[in-house]
Amino acid sequence: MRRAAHEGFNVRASTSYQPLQEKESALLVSHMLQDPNGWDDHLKRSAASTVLSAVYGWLPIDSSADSLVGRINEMMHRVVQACLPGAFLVEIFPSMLYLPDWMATWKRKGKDFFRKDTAMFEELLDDVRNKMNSGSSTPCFAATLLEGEKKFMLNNQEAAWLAGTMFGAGAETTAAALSVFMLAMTLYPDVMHCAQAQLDAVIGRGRLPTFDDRPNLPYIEAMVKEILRWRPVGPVGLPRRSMQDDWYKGYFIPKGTIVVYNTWAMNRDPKYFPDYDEFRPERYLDSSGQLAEAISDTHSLGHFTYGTGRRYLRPTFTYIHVKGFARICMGKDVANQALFIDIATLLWAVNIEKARDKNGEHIIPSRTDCLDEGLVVYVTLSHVQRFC
Ligand code: HEM
Repeated sequence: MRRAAHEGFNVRASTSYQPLQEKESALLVSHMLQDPNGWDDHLKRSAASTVLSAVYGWLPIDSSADSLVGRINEMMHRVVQACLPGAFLVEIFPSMLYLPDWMATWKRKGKDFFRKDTAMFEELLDDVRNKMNSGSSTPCFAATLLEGEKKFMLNNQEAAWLAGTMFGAGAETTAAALSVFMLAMTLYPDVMHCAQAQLDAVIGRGRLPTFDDRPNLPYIEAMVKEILRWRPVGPVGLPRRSMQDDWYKGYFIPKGTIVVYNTWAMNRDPKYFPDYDEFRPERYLDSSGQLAEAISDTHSLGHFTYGTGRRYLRPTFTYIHVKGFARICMGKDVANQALFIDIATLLWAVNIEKARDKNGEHIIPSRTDCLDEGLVVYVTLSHVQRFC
């Protein structure tokens, strides 16, 4: 599965999604201008639509309330709730695994969800297969999976789940990161003006930003990193199980312990980020304004919001010999691309300001205006934003 996912979403393959990401960013700006107060819905629609196109080759969808998006989001919501440490007693009392179904509601529910979700994902994959057979399919991750059925050694159900999981993992997280961008722009207008000055100098007013501009827009690249570092959309990592007995700073960690890495704290380590609470993209730039060498030990990303990486050697983390797939997001290159082009296009087109109250005074958004949706944290500011 990892190999298949890597093939569809590695750094080189990710560039094939750039044309659709450019189109989606223009559509996002157009929706924002038509209906500024609905900014939150536009971000969700745009992220869902981009990932659906990348995974299933769909045309842009109209609304974040599209019934399929709703169904997949509902499924992901269940998954993230289940991932929260301590969500089920069986984590604490593993012997409960052996209870028969009729005594364990969680087992019955799990099986029922699995049946329904499998039917939904298989239907989506069949749709791509039918299009391929009739010669009307567009390049997408599901098509790559079907073309490489033998190479990847996945059965139909596994391929269907892999594609469906890609959507679930990518849509909500990207939309949430964009909501953090909105919060940052209202709190740090100077950063917005700096980014806009670079956009004006590099692009001017005659055309929209494209991916070709990426090497010339280091400030926007730095903003993407800072958005992910400053308010990680997943403040805690996915739970893992230690595979051997270990010691860490005098604490014994027995084999089989569930370990959760603290993304929030790691992104705010004062050793690397002395003014960690400030939103300051400049921390990722060198004195000539170019992207600086990676901040020490953050596996070149500059934060841990995509996970910790396989070869992570920072002292605070060496004890984690974990069982699981990756320790890094498989879609990080597609996500970084989406954030880059959406932020560049939005800031090229609009100013983002605090709304004003009845007396014309700015309403100051709280730094903690957030909504916890399981493992993913959204910023919720719908009443305090406006564009001009
Ligand atoms: C801002 C956006 C995103 C964030 C913050 C994010 C974050 C993460 C994190 C923290 C993990 C868990 C890493 C670990 O500890 O194992 C993960 C895994 C994953 N992500 Fe993302 N993600 C984002 C976007 C995406 C996108 C756009 C896709 C695909 C289109 C995607 C696909 C995946 C997949 C498939 C995994 C599971 C990897 C594995 O276990 O092998 N993500 N992501």
